[in-house]
Amino acid sequence: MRKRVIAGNWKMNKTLSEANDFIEQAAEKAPQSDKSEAVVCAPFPFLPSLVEKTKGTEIKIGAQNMHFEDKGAFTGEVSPVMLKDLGVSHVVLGHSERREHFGETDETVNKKVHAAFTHQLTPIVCVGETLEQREADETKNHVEKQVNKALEGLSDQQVAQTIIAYEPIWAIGTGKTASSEDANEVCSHIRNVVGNITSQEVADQVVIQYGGSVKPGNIDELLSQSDIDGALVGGASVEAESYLQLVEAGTK
Ligand SMILES: O=C(CO)COP(=O)(O)O
Repeated sequence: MRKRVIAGNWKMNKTLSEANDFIEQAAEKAPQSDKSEAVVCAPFPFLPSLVEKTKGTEIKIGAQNMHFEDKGAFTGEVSPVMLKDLGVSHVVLGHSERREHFGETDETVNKKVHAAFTHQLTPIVCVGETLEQREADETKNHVEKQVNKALEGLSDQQVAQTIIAYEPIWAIGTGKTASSEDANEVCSHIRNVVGNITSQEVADQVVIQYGGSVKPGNIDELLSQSDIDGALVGGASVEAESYLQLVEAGTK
């Protein structure tokens, strides 16, 4: 039985005091569950405080990116060693916004996934198609290529521990959600792709999230699908009340 993972991605939002207020509320109220895990992926400056405030609670803290090298002359970058040392558990890799605005490629995503495992961080690898690709019926091919490249060279055990987030780019921040059936069809394809590079047993263990305009009003429907094991949520994860509703949905 796969555990669900409900992860908030705050993107570039909040001040430190807002982040602290959120986490105090969320950590106090987050339900204990064997079925689901709750993660908050926050901007780098907030991570030490958020990790400290969530110790012994149900919430885990993730970063939104990292470099693949341990250290060195990479001005402005943050390494996996630094994240691990802070007590961060998850890291979002290859988000479409990083691919679009910051030159992230399938190759750098693959290097970062390897680096995450070297430092015992759980990668949340984002894949997804543009509207043009969807309209040209290229969704499955595109996502398949992204998944194959991201997972290249990993052991079966590492693949089994990777979280894959299917985020159609046209559904991010637009209020347009993929229908739960369409989202499930792609998530199921991703599971088959993982099965082809590893085994059915490994594919059955991989957590596959959907992301793109997920809200308290549509998460139940999405989670009811066979191959959707959680959500990666932007806008609706920024306020504690809404985030807690999403986390609660994961436990049902
Ligand atoms: O990009 C996303 C999460 O990583 C999705 O963002 P929204 O939930 O705001 O559409």
